[in-house]
Amino acid sequence: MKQIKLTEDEIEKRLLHLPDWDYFDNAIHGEFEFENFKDCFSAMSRIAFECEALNHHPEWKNVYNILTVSLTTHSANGVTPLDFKLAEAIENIVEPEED
Ligand SMILES: C[C@H](O)[C@H](O)[C@H]1CNC2=NC(N)=NC(=O)C2=N1
Repeated sequence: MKQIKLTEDEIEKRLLHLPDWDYFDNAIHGEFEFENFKDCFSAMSRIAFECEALNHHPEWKNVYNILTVSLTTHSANGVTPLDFKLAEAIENIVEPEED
């Protein structure tokens, strides 16, 4: 489905629900810290399946227990609702809700 680039106001509004994420350089960025490399890489594997399911892929970097993720939609040359969908899926993996 064609994704429409969000305005800066729309991005900032959506980011209120995602406190771990920031907007700059035409992308949204999150940084996550884990206990160790194994936990970090395990989360990355789970995120990779979500990316495939959404057909949307991050620019990301891992250094030991730190994962940094940048999301933008190349085809729209900016941030779209699909980036937020993936950011929310990532949140659910790295910070599952307690019940
Ligand atoms: C052909 C395929 O649908 C496209 O290349 C997809 C794949 N993953 C993608 N990922 C991201 N982040 N942006 C895109 O525009 C994009 N396009």
